[in-house]
Amino acid sequence: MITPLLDHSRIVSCDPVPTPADLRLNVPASDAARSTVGRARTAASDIVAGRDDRLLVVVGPCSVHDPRAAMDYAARLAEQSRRHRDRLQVVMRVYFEKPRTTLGWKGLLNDPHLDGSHDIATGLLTGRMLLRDIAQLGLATAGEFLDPASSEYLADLVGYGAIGARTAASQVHRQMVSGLPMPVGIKNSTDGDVQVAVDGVVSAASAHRFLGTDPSGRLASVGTIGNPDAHVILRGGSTGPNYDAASVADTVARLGRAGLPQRVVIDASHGNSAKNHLRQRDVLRNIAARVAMGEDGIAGVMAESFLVEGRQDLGAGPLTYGQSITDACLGWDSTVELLDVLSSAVSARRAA
Ligand SMILES: O=C[C@H](O)[C@H](O)COP(=O)(O)O
Ligand SMILES: C=C(OP(=O)(O)O)C(=O)O
Repeated sequence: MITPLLDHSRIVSCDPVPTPADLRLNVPASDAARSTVGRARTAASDIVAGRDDRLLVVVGPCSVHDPRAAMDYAARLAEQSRRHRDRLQVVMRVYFEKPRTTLGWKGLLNDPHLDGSHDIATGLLTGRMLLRDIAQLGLATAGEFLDPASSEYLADLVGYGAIGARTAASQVHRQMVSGLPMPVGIKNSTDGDVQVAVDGVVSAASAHRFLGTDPSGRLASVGTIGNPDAHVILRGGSTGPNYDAASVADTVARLGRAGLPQRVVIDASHGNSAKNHLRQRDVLRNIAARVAMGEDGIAGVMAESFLVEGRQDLGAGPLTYGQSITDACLGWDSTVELLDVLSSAVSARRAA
């Protein structure tokens, strides 16, 4: 008689990948990369806490699918970052993991060859090398932490982290943030609920103990001390945008009632631009004007930008170099212009 398998009947493959420790040994963080990451973390922490009056600017592609184009963008952004360093702390979005509403390409870690071959081992290697190479340019990177299993491979090279709108309520993600070594923004949910992000910050700021992995990839009982630099990112939602002064004031009041620092980062994209990438320009100009007028509570902004404006569909023919295959992005020229606007806003606030 054949006994049916009761546990693995729906798993068709289970291929080994290198452990986090193996990958870190293979692609070590250089001194230059480590120093970029460390300085950016301190700066982001100081800005979010109000100890540094610069604006945190997290900008870059919605997702990275072509490491060469990402390096090209990084070289240009590193130059802009140096130009504005007295007024802005610029961090590049280097997003490798995409949380999909239903289905779609899940990012470079999951499918680096963009063809459904899901070569995760190569995705991890490519991702780690890219984070190291960008940090070596003196530019820090930001990433969304989506799969807790991947954080051990990359977190040492990341300057700023985000928890996305689709996982802000997840205890697993809040626990992970409580042990991450960088400032992490937690987004409001896709339906616009901000309280879920405030609750996420409360949870992430606390110590936890949970089932996780150690650097060798073994399951372990992990204990954390809490992340004091966790904060809210306002990204708008299906009910409308929330980048306006009233929404910021409401969020800041919620943070105050929870005993948390009363500062937020505002994402100009997603629900705040109704997924129209060009609206990010209006959102960022509006925020810059308010920063210039001295509005409290805005620690930083996030925007989606790449070399070429707009987006393209994967699988629809040869890809345009430097254009997003997930959400539409601002192009490079608009990005430079908006960095100038944000930088001038900080100068104006100081002068006032
Ligand atoms: O930022 C990227 C997307 O908004 C997010 O991954 C969801 O994408 P989807 O709705 O196209 O799946
Ligand atoms: C997925 C993202 O955003 P959100 O979680 O706000 O949809 C993102 O910033 O890439």
